[in-house]
Amino acid sequence: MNYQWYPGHMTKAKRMMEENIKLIDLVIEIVDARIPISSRNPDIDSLAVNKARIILLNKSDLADDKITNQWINYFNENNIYCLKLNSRNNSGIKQVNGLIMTACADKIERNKQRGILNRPIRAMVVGIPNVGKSTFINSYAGKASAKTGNKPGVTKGKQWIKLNKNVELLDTPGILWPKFDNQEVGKRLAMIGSMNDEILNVEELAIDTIKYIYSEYSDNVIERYGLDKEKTAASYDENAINPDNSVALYIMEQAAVKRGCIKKGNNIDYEKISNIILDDFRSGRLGRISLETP
Ligand SMILES: Nc1nc2c(ncn2[C@@H]2O[C@H](COP(=O)(O)OP(=O)(O)OP(=O)(O)O)[C@@H](O)[C@H]2O)c(=O)[nH]1
Repeated sequence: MNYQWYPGHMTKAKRMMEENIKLIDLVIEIVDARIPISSRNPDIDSLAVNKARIILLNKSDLADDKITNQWINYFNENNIYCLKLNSRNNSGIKQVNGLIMTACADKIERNKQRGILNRPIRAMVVGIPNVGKSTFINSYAGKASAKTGNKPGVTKGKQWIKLNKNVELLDTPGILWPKFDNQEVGKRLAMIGSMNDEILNVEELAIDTIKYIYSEYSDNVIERYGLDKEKTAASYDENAINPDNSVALYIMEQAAVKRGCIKKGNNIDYEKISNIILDDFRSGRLGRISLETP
């Protein structure tokens, strides 16, 4: 599978990150709550040595809350301060200050011992494209100080946003490049829509997506597409070309009929129903779904 990130972009992003990270005390890492591991890049660990760290599980409105809470425990057990967030409607934003103070307690104490009393904590937001870095900066800073949008790499002058007397935030987020360790990671990034769909096989992706969602959240699928629970369960076909996909294909076909995704000659319009399924998942219309558990 391909991705729209080329070595040139990565080198530039990495260089900027290395420069900016020298200026800060705290790294605020934003990940997607639906895939907290696949939406990280562990390279940040070696870039941010000796820095205080927090992880924000953003887009938690789209993730399974029970699993998000398990992730919070997981990160806490690994000594990483962590919080769930919905940057779009500001939920969780109020708790960020407290988390920053806790994560920086040692630094503040060291400053105090050296007689440095009024130096604010300097922080920087980092994360892979599209996780909500700009949306977070906007809602945290409480004004439109960072540009939001779907295009990575909007250039801005380096500026510090004074959040309160204790914290200053670099207005430009650091962009981490996703790490494609394996097929699964690439697939999950594609499912949540952080890759350009034009370069993907959307039908294959929709089958993988609906297969996963049906296996973990079958009622959501049944309800969304008005399917018959028993018939769907019985549609597994061990004689199919790919038995693994037989239920997913059945769901897709049934949903296509319900949604009028039919082409000339009474054929299923797989591309259309695939896009509907992916869109339903990404927008939360299929319910709150997590793709990774700790
Ligand atoms: N549902 C939901 N959507 C969100 C949340 N935060 C951000 N978004 C949406 O996610 C998309 C990407 O948000 P951005 O803030 O532009 O993401 P970014 O990480 O700055 O992206 P790049 O500039 O590509 O690096 C936008 O459509 C946001 O509205 C959230 O908590 N919940």
